[in-house]
Formats: sequence, C-alpha cells, structure tokens
Amino acid sequence: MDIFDRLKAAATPQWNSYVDHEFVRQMGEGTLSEAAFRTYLVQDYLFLIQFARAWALAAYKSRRPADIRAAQAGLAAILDETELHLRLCARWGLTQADIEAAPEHQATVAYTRYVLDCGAAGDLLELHVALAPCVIGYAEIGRALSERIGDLSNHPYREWIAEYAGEGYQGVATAARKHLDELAARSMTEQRFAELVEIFGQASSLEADFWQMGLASQ
Ligand SMILES: Cc1ncc(CO)c(N)n1
Repeated sequence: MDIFDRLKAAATPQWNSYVDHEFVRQMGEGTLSEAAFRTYLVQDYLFLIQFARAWALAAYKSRRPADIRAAQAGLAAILDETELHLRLCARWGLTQADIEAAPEHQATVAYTRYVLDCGAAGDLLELHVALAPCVIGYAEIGRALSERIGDLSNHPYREWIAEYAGEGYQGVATAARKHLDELAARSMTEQRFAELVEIFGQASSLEADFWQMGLASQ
C-alpha cells in the first residue's frame, strides 16, 4: 500500500462522499443538468486559479530540485486544465473576462483557502496531502466514468470525462502519487499519520461540498 492508499483507507467515508457523489453519478449517466454543470465549471475555473497558487507555494516550500520539479509539473497541469474550462464556457458565450468576474462561491473559497492554509501553516508533506484528493481523485473519477461508459462519442459530458480519463491527466496523477509516496517515505513519522488523515479527509469533504454547490445551483 502506498501512502495514498493508506490515507484513502483511513478516510473512507469522506473519500467516498467525494468520488461517489450524486453529481458524478448524474454526470456519468448524462442526466446532470447543464445549469449545474455550468455553475460547477465556472467555479472550477476560479478554483484552478487558486490551486495554481497552491502548487506554486509547493515549489516555494521545496528545498530539493526534485520537489520543485514536481510542483512545477502540478502547476503546469492545472494551467493546462483551464483550457478545457475556457473552451466549454466559450460555447455558452462566456469569455475569460466573464468567468474571472464571477464571484467565488463559498465552497470555492472554503476548499482553496483551506489548502493554501495547509501550505502556509504546515510543511511540504502537509501541503501535498491537501493537494492529493484533487489531482489523484479526478483521475480516478475520470477513469471510472470512462470505463463504465465505454463509447463516449454521444455523451453530453464527453469532453470533461475524456480530459480526466486521458493519458495526459492520468500521467500527471500517477506522477503526483509517486512523488507523494517518496515525500512521505522521506519525512513522515507514524505519529504524524493521524494528522495527515485529518487533512486528507477534510480536503475530500471539501471536494464533495464542491460538487454539491453545482447540484444546489440548478
Ligand atoms: C474541485 C476540483 N478538484 C479537482 C480538480 C482536478 O484538478 C478540479 N479541476 N476541480
């Protein structure tokens, strides 16, 4: 078991509330309303801007070049991801300026500032644990949806699912998971594990709240 599997096993209810959320189920079935998806996607763009800052903070908190590179890769992936959001929002006539002018929802503020605070108050391991549900979780969700659906060609959420199930994103998540494991092997003591489970569980619950924000908006 790597550290990610251990964290997941120790925070199973929070993890499941995130990856098995009703929003994810409806998206997979193609029944999710466009209004819910649109609210989610605009907020997710704002979320990604703050998460880019969190990955940049990970670079700042790194002493080793290998850790700086890992943070650089995470930051680049987050910025690339925003292209998907801008492309999909453009179809609704929303420009980048429109999206950036949207007020942040409380769920967006809560999750992003929680992670940034883990990075400000904690060490690099705490920050990466707070970041883990995001990148590794979406890779799991995307892959599970894509495997269940099979042929995505007529699916209303094909672009979103293909993005996270795609090789590029899967590779980023695999690298993040490996890096987290190396970092834990280097700097985690067993006494600290319970604290890290707290952080991982909290971040997973905030992910679930983020989906809920989309559902509640329709
Ligand atoms: C809320 C949220 N979590 C994770 C990801 C994956 O980067 C995302 N785009 N949005």
